[in-house]
Amino acid sequence: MEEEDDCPELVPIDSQPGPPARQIPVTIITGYLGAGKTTLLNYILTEQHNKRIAVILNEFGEGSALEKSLAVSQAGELYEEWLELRNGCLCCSVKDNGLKAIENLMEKKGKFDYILLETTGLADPGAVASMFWVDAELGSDVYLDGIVTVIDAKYGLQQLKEEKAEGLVNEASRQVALADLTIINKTDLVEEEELDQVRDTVRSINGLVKILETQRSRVDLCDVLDLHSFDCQDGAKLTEKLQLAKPTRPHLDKSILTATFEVTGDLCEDALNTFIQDLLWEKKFCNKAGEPMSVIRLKGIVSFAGKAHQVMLQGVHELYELNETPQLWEENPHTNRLVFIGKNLDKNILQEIFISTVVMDGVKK
Ligand SMILES: Nc1nc2c(ncn2[C@@H]2O[C@H](COP(=O)(O)OP(=O)(O)OP(=O)(O)O)[C@@H](O)[C@H]2O)c(=O)[nH]1
Ligand SMILES: [Zn+2]
Repeated sequence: MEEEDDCPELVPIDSQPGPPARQIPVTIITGYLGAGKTTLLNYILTEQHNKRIAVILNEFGEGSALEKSLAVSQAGELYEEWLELRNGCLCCSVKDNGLKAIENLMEKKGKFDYILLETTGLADPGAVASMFWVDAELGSDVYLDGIVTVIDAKYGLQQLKEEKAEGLVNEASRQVALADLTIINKTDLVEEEELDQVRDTVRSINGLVKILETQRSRVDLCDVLDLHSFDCQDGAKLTEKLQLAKPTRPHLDKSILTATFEVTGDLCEDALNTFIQDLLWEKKFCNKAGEPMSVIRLKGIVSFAGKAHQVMLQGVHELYELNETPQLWEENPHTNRLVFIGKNLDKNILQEIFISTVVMDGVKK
């Protein structure tokens, strides 16, 4: 049906009682300039046939236009929504308008099954991700499923090692730190040895992330979609994953790395909140060189005194969440497992603070 879209349509609220509306997964596709993000999106769109996938291409950031369009293609057709960018910043725009645009589009065009969002090569996916995360909690139609980072096999290494001014993390490393899945693309352009180096560097940053290697971003769709990286329904799966997480050693001085530890015992919930806030927000903890630890991604399974269920800890950017999982504790004593990805992390110092301030019967009380 062709009609004028100028006038906002009033859509009646469905007042029928019934099960809550199904939330639609959003996968954020990030990666440095030219790594193969759009190639991946196009591949997914042509490959799959039984999902209605909406693709949001963000060509934000370039130019100073106050209005940018949000192109959504679905089943080969392209739809556009106009976004007003108040300050030209993707994060703020997504927060203010992006989700609304998606919801408007769904009202007009019907529900999608899946949303893929490509960020620009220089975007900080953490900011974008946390918007979707927060909104999902506020009863939005969508939820964050995972963050996929595409890496250029040929130039990725150089991008990951690019030095930034003091205190800044380079964008490529941040994108890897945040990823639930990384795709090392353009393997046709490198020798095995070069590929090994890229893989090792990715692993040195993020000890949790799954790594795929591709040409033309050709992936198995089930490896990319429905990762459920932020759900608390899957506590058992996360525990398994955390157990496999490897602490990493930075390839470069000052680069991002993964720190992980296990501590047995029950935790004090208030103390854990204080610990996380001191770490994420106040940046109170420093490494041996006196540099403040800075966490980009955080995951854990923890035990609170008096709670039979395992509690999942998730953190992205400056947000974090503690959610009870359906999983009951079986072993005794309970093992808290924590994984931190970030800069200037010192595992021993973190663990010591954790034990002495968060564990109920901390050995160092
Ligand atoms: N040789 C080779 N080229 C590839 C491969 N995958 C993608 N390309 C090419 O790399 C270029 C960049 O790919 P895009 O998919 O546009 O990359 P992008 O990450 O979306 O780029 P931006 O949106 O500009 O940041 C295109 O010319 C692709 O055809 C690959 O596996 N091998
Ligand atoms: Zn692109």
